[in-house]
Amino acid sequence: MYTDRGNTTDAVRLTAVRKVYGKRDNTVVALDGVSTRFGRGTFTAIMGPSGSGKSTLLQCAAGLDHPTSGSVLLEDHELSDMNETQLTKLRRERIGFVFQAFNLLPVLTVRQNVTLPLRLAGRKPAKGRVTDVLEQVGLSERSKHRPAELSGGQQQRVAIARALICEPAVIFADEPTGALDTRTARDVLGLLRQSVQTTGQTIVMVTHDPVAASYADRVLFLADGRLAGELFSPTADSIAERMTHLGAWADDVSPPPAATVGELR
Ligand SMILES: Nc1ncnc2c1ncn2[C@@H]1O[C@H](COP(=O)(O)OP(=O)(O)OP(=O)(O)O)[C@@H](O)[C@H]1O
Repeated sequence: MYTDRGNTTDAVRLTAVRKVYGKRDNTVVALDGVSTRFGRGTFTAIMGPSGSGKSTLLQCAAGLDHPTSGSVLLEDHELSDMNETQLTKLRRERIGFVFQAFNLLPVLTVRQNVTLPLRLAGRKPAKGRVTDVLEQVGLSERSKHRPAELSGGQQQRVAIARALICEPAVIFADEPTGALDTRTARDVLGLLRQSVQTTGQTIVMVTHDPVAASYADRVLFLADGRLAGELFSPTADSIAERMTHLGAWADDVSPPPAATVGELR
């Protein structure tokens, strides 16, 4: 297990990260020299137009993809120095993932799904830890249920519990509320926010939704693979306005009517 967490205040630090896909005259610069840091115990949302590099940033920061150049430091681990085996181990032990599709195993119970990452890492949960995490996400009564017996919001709570169980350095969330209705999404976002406030969890979340992003402490905007500004203590309205200036609203994502943005929270 990686126990040396160093004394840096950053959970993740990216320096001059560049990612180029393709070869020769058929290349796409997905990230063009991105430097930023995600402090411990902070909640950051990443926003930007379609194709601006949000998912690529998340994948590179999480060691799921290799930057073409630049550095990604997760706690004290320089990801570019690590081979696949080391990266897999690091991801299992120090990173939690929450995706739009909940990715739960249907044959396993809630409790078994939550403890799966620990078992894959050959570890046993500390006494009471699973119960605590299930309580944290409000699913104590459902531990023996299978995913198909749960609502979408409850399934995402299981995925969050599974991400929290290892007390990861960071949880990367990619559109975690994309498949949920407004009310359920708000509950799930509140839960993520609460884990930052009460346990000092670090969260980095990609989203298209200004309301979702307003639950974060900071919103990082990307455009054409570069940082295009940030907002601290954001509101849904201030985020929507910034996105409009970035020309972020592609055909598939319409801006929320300004009047309704505030009401959704
Ligand atoms: N595997 C790949 N091969 C080639 N190009 C890629 C690959 N993955 C992403 N890209 C390109 O890199 C750029 C950034 O893509 P990325 O998926 O990171 O954007 P995004 O901001 O997450 O977009 P969206 O909001 O639409 O999901 C895009 O131009 C995309 O087409």
